Amino acid sequence: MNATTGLPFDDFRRLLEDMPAPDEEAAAAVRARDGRLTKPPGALGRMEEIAVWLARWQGRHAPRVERPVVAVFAGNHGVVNQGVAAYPQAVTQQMVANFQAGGAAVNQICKSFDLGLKVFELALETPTGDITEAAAMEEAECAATMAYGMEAVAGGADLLCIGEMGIGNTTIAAAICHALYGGTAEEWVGPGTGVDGEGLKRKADAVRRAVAFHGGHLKDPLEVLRRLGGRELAAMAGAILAARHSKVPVLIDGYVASAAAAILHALDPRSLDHCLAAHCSAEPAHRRLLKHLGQEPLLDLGMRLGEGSGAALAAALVKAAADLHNGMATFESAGVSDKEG
Ligand SMILES: Cc1cc2ncn([C@H]3O[C@H](COP(=O)(O)O)[C@@H](O)[C@H]3O)c2cc1C
Ligand SMILES: O=C(O)c1cccnc1
Repeated sequence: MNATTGLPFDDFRRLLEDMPAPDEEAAAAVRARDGRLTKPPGALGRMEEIAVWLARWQGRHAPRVERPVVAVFAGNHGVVNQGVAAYPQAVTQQMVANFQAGGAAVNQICKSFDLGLKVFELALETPTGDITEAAAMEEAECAATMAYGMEAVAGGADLLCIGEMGIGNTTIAAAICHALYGGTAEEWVGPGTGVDGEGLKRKADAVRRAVAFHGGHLKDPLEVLRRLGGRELAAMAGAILAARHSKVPVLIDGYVASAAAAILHALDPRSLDHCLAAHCSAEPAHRRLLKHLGQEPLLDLGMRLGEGSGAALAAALVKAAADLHNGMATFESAGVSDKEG
């Protein structure tokens, strides 16, 4: 991405205009085989629909999950100066080291289900602008960070889980949602890692002030991302769009990852058709956000961690959906009598 051309968002907008369509032939092939598998029709419920979704967006029958990848993007946020986070900013970098050492929650889930893990560290030593009084990023930087996020699928993957690490980023997610969907700041903020009482009031106040400060410049969703977002959110948006172009279905993690996805959805609702919401976070506004995105979460386990942990867990379901579809016998091959005998 060239930082000097003046219109660096243009490449991204072109990729949005040029998105691959769903492969309905592959989807129909899944439905046809599914009808012959040794089970009553529909008995595997949503697992059957997951197999259809995989084939539709991988563009192939049979759908397969052989190289699932979890991408975790880490960024730091100037807005922590407003006293909106329960933990110190240094935790972002420390958790990146923990991911690399294999000690974080997401590492264990990746180990359980044999998922690859890629960690992207985004200029942690230079937090983005404090959104209550400045834009988070310049346009060139925001566009370059989206382009960097596209690397998530560069090494090859057949399922991508999107996650993040960034102290303060539930405030950023709330500001994006407030800008995109209106309502009150209070409706979009929640405890994050554990702020309550005065801290929660400060958080809502920061979100309200940020949206007021940038008011009048928030019609374009990419401006919402640049002004109110953060590097890991820009990178997640880039990764989701790159995955679409590479025929890689995507699992979106919690509230923060969904807020990054909401930027794409606001630009073009079809841009998330290759994505499923992995889970519903315990962060209270996540359910409301998922409604705006038209997504029904796969899991609802009361988790509120981030790191891609919910997406990684849901990857196990998606793997199982592919294995069920591909591995089950048909009535003919197993010699099992169908309804008509
Ligand atoms: C030890 C630790 C590990 C984490 N892993 C993910 N997050 C999560 O919490 C942060 C967002 O919450 P807030 O907006 O309240 O700061 C993000 O870094 C997110 O990924 C963590 C947070 C902590 C403290
Ligand atoms: O749902 C999330 O993404 C989330 C919730 C709390 C803290 N960090 C992330």
